[in-house]
Amino acid sequence: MLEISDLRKRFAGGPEAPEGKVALDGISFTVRPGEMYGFVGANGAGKTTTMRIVMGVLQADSGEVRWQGRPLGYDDRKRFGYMPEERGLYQKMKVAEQIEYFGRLQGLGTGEAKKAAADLIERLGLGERRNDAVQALSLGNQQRVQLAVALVHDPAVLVLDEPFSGLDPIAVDALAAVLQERCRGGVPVIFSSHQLELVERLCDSVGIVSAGRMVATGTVSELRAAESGTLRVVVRDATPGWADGLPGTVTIEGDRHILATTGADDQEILRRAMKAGHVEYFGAEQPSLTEIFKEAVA
Ligand SMILES: Nc1ncnc2c1ncn2[C@@H]1O[C@H](COP(=O)(O)OP(=O)(O)OP(=O)(O)O)[C@@H](O)[C@H]1O
Repeated sequence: MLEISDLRKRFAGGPEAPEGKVALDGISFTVRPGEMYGFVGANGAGKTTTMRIVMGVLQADSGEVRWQGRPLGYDDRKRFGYMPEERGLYQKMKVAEQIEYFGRLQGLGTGEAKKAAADLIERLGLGERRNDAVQALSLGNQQRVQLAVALVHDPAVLVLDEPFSGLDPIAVDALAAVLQERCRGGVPVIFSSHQLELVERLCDSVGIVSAGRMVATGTVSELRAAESGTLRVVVRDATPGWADGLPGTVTIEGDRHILATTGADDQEILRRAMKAGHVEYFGAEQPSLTEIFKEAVA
């Protein structure tokens, strides 16, 4: 289990902000073996800073990262797979050669590195590019190589900074399948993303960070349960003004009135809707992760 406890980090000030910048103001969360954890937040919220501290690239002012119950050390981190925000590949090295090279750097034997690289090249759809230099690849394909490099040594934990950004839908599915497979094998996976539908689809748990603080964390259903859903009512041929005084908004599409409301007396609304016209739809809709996110960071 990876435990991140009360991380705090202030960056020293420069000429533009002499007072410095509090990037992390007490970030805590836990990622269990086999859990896919989506780390979301607005630009500048503190996701990259947190992941850098987990990987030992940056030091926290205070707080702790523990792995398997012990403070995380250098040897543990060597077994982690990391995709940093600043991508780093040898531009002139060929794709297969590069992935194998990083595999060997991470301690794989030559045969193992070749096998792992060949597998990832196949899985991530890089087969036709295997002998191309990285600099000749599109950005999305470079991203696939970067991911292969993070995955090649069969890491014990995966920490990925926006791994899905810039990938086409086919590559998104291919990467998602690889990560799900690693997760099923017991690996905790943390990834940051602004693609909330993807996070909702893939992740067991989500952490929403805002201005250096964790404002919500839990499974998507736990986060949903904390929010009241939206009641949606569609009434055909409704008497104009039937929803006057009710909370929420009414939109009119042709001969249909659509009321969307939260926290209202649903039975009262149903009675009024039935009196007003023909009720075509009446139902509570669960908030999406995007709605939960907007509410949490508001
Ligand atoms: N080296 C640094 N020096 C000064 N301030 C920094 C440094 N690195 C990050 N920050 C500041 O810390 C805050 C958190 O940045 P961070 O990169 O962690 O955010 P993020 O959530 O990853 O954002 P994004 O979604 O845009 O990648 C920001 O206000 C950023 O400007």
